[in-house]
Amino acid sequence: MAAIRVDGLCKSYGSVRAVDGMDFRVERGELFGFLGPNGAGKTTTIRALTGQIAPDSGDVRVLGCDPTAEPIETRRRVGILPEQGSPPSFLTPREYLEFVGSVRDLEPEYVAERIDRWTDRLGFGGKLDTLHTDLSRGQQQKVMIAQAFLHEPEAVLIDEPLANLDPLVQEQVKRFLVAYAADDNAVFVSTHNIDVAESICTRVGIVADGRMVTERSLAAETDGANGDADADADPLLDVFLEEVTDAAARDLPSSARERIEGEGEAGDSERDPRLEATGR
Ligand SMILES: Nc1ncnc2c1ncn2[C@@H]1O[C@H](COP(=O)(O)OP(=O)(O)OP(=O)(O)O)[C@@H](O)[C@H]1O
Repeated sequence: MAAIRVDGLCKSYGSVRAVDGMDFRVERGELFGFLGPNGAGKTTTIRALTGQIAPDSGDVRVLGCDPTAEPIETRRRVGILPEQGSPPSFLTPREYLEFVGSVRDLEPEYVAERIDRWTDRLGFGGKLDTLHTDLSRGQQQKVMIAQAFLHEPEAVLIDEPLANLDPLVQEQVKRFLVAYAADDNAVFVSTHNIDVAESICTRVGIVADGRMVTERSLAAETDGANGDADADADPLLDVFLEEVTDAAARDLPSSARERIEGEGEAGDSERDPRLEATGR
């Protein structure tokens, strides 16, 4: 059974179809990258996976739980790092992590040991008893990472894991995520950062217009004898641009589509117009 399963998920906000027939699965042992441009439906999908919204239709399961019917059980078992989530301003990291431990029915000794381990790993020991309101964004992000992994969940849902972290800590977190997934856990990472996805994910799914437009295994590309990437494989950025542009083109009026195609054929654009979609 897949650790994370999304079948035909649809969700609209009024007349906006945010997610429109999303399908994918994440198995244990996978570090799955969920990539897509702004407004593609990533956050809405994560909200459905964490029980924050009820799907209009479709079926969603995390570790066998239905997040809509069993939101508390889902949040107890799964690790969740929400987009721009921050710990309560009126608590210290120690108080917050102890609170999270008690909500998850963890033994106090176990929680104390886990707090020490995360303090070491992310280097916020000196700040354990400082109110969150007096911590930097990066230090708060470290606390949020610690709470997501406190109970060693078998499935973790993470939105932009490296936001606000300095390069050294980013590297440590990347290595941790790779090792965590390899330890037979399912790690789902939503990110805009194609380079990060390419460097750590075993598989990526590219989302546009509320649906999965392509999935690609990355682990296979480094299976060569000397570990080099497969020379025949398109770089992930190219795949992303192709899929996102195709999805966007489907929504354009036919007059605009003809104009863009005409420009492409005339070859009068020095810059690849698809790059506009990524801001690169
Ligand atoms: N609460 C809401 N009310 C109305 N429309 C919403 C709401 N939340 C999201 N939307 C719309 O749903 C669509 C998908 O949004 P969503 O936040 O899921 O995308 P996303 O892929 O996470 O985007 P980003 O990368 O910018 O965070 C967008 O068109 C967005 O404007």
